[in-house]
Amino acid sequence: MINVVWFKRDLRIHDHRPLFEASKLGEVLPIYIVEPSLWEKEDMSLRHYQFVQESLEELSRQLSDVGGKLFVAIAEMEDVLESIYEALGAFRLHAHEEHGTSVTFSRDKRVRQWMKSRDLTFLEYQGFGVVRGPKIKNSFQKNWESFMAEGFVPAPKQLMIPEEIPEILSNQLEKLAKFKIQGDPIRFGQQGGESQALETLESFLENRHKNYNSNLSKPLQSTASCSRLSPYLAWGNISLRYVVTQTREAMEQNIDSKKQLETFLNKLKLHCQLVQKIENDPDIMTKAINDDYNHFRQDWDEEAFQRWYKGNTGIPLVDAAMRCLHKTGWINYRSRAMVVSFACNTLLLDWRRPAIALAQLFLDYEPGIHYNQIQMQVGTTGTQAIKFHNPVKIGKDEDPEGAFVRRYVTELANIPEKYIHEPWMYPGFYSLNYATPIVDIQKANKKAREVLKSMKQNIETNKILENQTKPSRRQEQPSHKQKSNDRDFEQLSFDL
Ligand SMILES: Cc1cc2nc3c(=O)[nH]c(=O)nc-3n(C[C@H](O)[C@H](O)[C@H](O)COP(=O)(O)OP(=O)(O)OC[C@H]3O[C@@H](n4cnc5c(N)ncnc54)[C@H](O)[C@@H]3O)c2cc1C
Repeated sequence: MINVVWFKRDLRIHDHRPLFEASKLGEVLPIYIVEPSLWEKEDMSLRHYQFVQESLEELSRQLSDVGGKLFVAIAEMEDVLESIYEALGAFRLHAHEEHGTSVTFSRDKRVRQWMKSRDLTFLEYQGFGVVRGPKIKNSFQKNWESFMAEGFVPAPKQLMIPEEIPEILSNQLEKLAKFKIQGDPIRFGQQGGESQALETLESFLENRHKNYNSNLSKPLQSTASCSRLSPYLAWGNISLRYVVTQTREAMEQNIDSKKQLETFLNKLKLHCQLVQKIENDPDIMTKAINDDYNHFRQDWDEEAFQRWYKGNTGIPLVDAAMRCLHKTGWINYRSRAMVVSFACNTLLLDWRRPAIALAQLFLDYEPGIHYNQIQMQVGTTGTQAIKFHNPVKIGKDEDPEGAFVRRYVTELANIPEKYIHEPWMYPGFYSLNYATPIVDIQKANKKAREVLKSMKQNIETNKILENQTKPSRRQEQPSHKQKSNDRDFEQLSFDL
């Protein structure tokens, strides 16, 4: 029986259990499917597609080296399965579990159903320190460690492909270029592919990690001292388990690196922790983690959004971060937190559109991390404090000479150091041709803090009232009048 290996966000041949297991069972048909129903969604963009195409080119070469071939199609997965079934008869399907948004979650459900209805086996393998089903009951730490302890599987030594290939599939990767997708190409981003991922890990563990902790928040220095593994982990060019194992080995060999690499290992764990959350609740792309906060901040100001998005707010560090992101697809953690807080807390924009805009721009877009991190910044988890940042202060602390700002906000390239983070104080400001600041940060943060605090209090009060007025099962349903009073209160509480 043919073994179909379905590559998704796991574009590598090492530590790829579906490929390894399939290779032991007989003929293997490796496929990657560009599903329009996924790629046409608002969170996906051309830079993601570029990265995937680069990764596929290498994957295809690697499979050829061991006698295999990669086949691709632009189609919906069920149509591909149907064609394989018609051409080759019964087959097994092997894939990694995917932990994405509700879109991939329901696609996987449909695929499972399709396979089951034809009595075909679909083998799904764990790919991260994230679990599905009954294992969720164990502690996260226990699951994570036991997955890491399993050790990684090698790349298959030899593959046999079926003689007949269904018409829907092709091994001409260039055909994928005809699929049109939103967004602009990037020239200065990281390149996709397993060998790039391995080189990036190697250079990090050998040398680049040495100032990992001290440079973590510095916008320019962190570009080299952070691992820069995020796009490779997000698109699966490298397995997280392999990264963890290699890091632990490096820590044993070099005791001086222990502190730096321990922080790094904690981040890898956090990666899985946040992805586990989307596995348990795939709707967090559009819904607040805490339902009560679904309507928190409903205001919209298109002009403010556009100025933020284009890096034209007149606040140098925010603009530099957004322009760097457009150009390279990456900014560090602190800058991500700052741009989200600026848009959603300082400017009080609803978080959903900035979240989608950033998803398109981040080359390493990983839904589980992305929406959790955004909701943590904007307070819709209901448990975290809303985080306000002052980009002028961060600039003075983390980019004191303004090297990062000067690189991306060229209007400020020659401004004296003293004014780099507050150019509006510079006597020659109007000759710079740079935007006037969209807000006075301190005043805007103060006002926003009051507005959000009062919204939060209203939500809490509503909740208490709702609980008090909620009938117990034995009580009668509330009268029509009582229901409408509750609604009036809700209306009033948001009418700020
Ligand atoms: C609003 C916001 C959105 C974010 N969206 C994403 C996203 O879509 N994809 C993404 O990979 N990271 C995201 N992050 C987390 C973090 O900023 C990036 O992982 C990190 O900057 C990537 O660079 P690196 O690989 O050099 O990280 P390193 O510091 O070298 O960390 C190594 C790896 O650990 C993981 N990691 C690091 N920081 C975090 C974190 N705070 N939470 C969870 N995992 C982490 C990543 O897989 C990263 O590649 C987001 C953070 C914020 C505040």
